[in-house]
Amino acid sequence: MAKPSDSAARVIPALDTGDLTRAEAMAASLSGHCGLLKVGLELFCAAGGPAVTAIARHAPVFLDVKLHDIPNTVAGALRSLLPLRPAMVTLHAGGGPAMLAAARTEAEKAGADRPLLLAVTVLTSMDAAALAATGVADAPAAQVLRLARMAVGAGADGLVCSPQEAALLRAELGPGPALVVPGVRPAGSAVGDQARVATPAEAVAAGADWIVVGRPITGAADPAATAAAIAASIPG
Ligand SMILES: O=C(O)c1cc(=O)[nH]c(=O)n1[C@@H]1O[C@H](COP(=O)(O)O)[C@@H](O)[C@H]1O
Repeated sequence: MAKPSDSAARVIPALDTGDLTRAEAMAASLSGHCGLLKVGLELFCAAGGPAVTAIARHAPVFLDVKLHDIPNTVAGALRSLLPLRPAMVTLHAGGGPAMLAAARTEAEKAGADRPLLLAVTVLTSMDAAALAATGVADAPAAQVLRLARMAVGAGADGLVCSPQEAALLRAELGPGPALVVPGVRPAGSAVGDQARVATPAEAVAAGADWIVVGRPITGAADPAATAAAIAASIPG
């Protein structure tokens, strides 16, 4: 899928609810103010493939299932997901190069309109202490860069990272890889469980192609107006 050409197209609202009726209503109101809509684990676990089909009637779907398993199983999962025609699918970079390469081989069977494969690096909810608890003593940025280089080399089309690493990845990897950035908070919004955050304008200035915003939009009194305000806050 082509990179976004205007600010509204950069915005990906995360439809994090287990209620497909509510998700569809939000999708209908948000479709004019976003580039894609994200179906994540909460909605996909509750409603499965029909949720992707329903949301895709409103905007292209970013299917965020964060696949992470042995190569054969991840290839099989993608084979099962491709008929849903998502525009983007996530995998955990930590699954390693063989897993990512198997996913790429499988995705290419869908031809030219295959989904972009996005490798999740270090979750935006993790700070240095949380990363250290997993056995990685490096700072988050160093681990993000290590995983990103490996993932792009193994066939990922892009990366999911926090806004705090976007500039580093752009500088190190160039303009090619898609950078999809959650952990985005408009000024004054509650941070919640996110650890590495920045505003929409800061994320895009740092090199994000797309920004993922969940609760600040879905929890707002007027989600469509909030999404429009987020787009308007992004220069250019
Ligand atoms: O893959 C993702 O989209 C993702 C990766 C990550 O590192 N952090 C992260 O927050 N996300 C997703 O982005 C969304 C962020 O939601 P809010 O924190 O409500 O804006 C959620 O749907 C998360 O599942």
